[in-house]
Amino acid sequence: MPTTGQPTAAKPEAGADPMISLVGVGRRYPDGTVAVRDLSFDVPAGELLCMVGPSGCGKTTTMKMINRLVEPTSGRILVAGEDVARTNPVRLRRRIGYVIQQVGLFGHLTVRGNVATVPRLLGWPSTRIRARVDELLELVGLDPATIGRRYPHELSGGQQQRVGVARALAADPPVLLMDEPFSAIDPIARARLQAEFLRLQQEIRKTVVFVTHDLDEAIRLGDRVAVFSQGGTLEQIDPPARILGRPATDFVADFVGADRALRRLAVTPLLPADLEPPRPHSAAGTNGAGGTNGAGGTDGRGAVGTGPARVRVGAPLRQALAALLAQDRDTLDVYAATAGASPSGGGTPGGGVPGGAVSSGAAADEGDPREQPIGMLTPAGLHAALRRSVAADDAGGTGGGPSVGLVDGL
Ligand SMILES: Nc1ncnc2c1ncn2[C@@H]1O[C@H](COP(=O)(O)OP(=O)(O)OP(=O)(O)O)[C@@H](O)[C@H]1O
Repeated sequence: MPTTGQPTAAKPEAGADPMISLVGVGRRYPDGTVAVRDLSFDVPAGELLCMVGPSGCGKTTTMKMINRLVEPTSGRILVAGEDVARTNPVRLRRRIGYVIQQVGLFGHLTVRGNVATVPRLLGWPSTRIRARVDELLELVGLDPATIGRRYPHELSGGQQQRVGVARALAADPPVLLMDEPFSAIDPIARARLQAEFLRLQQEIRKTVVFVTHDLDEAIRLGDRVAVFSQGGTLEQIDPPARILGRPATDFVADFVGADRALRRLAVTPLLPADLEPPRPHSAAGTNGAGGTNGAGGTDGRGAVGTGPARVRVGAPLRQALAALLAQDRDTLDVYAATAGASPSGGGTPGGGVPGGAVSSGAAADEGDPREQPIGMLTPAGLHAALRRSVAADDAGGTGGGPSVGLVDGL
């Protein structure tokens, strides 16, 4: 995948200056509606923050105050340390990419023309614009030669959304605001877009504020999730595992719902300690077919090269459960996180955002046929893993990272 011509930023460091700061921000509309009241939070550089909450709770208003599409009636907003109220709005918006649900592509311009809009406004030379457009279209998974020539009405909803992302990134802004960007897309294309966006974010590490109605989307994508209630009240801002494991208020507990234990499956990684030793047969094979059943050490569905993706240490428990259910046996071979690790980030020690662990990138991970599992997961092991994650939350922690070490503990 091509680069964006910028170094890949490291994960945000604790204590580093935030890229975005809201300090006591409020917004009262002229008709008296208080959309946001006394809101304060920081977004460190490189973080993907998802804002989630019921309709009308002030998410969009909050987002639009960051790029001055809506002016706060109280408080201050800083972007890269600069008070946005004192920044020329046009200059400000060049530093803040903006992606919305209805995309807002220009219908009379081709895909290339749309992506080139801001670089043209900035007066870039045409060779630089051409190179940048090629780079961005490839980055979002669109072929510049074919798709680049089309007009927006000749694209699927998912493709339009990708063009919207490419256009927002054109001038390489450090900040990206995304307002329900995938909500008009059907669920399958949406899951793919989410996975692709996570991979893209791992590469470009923008500071992203992402508004969504969908808690599962927030949990999947967010380094942290901000849960809002009416009046722009920030109920909790924490990593996804903590939102699910330790809701800070009754509102959050209600919002994440009674099935939060199930949602935890998506944010709890499989650890070596959850595994039994490898099955003797599956570990013993040396002929590439492994095991004695001639089916790659699995039940035949897991045959190397043709079967489902391998489950690796670090994968979310949800992926392990799905793999367990998809086969006839009641144990699952699990592979090391390192060799041929999934591009999802879930198998990458210290890498990736929490949500990255659920990237569907694992689908391509069929691995080396000679690779042997390092252990096996049983239903009891899966159960114990879930209980471990809940117990880790119950033991406390200070609200910093995910209590189950999604990022750091692998
Ligand atoms: N221009 C406006 N004039 C008056 N009230 C407004 C205006 N825009 C938004 N509001 C009100 O402010 C509150 C917050 O709206 P906002 O759009 O920020 O919420 P939201 O959480 O993004 O909602 P949704 O999820 O439905 O998009 C709502 O009560 C809304 O009706």
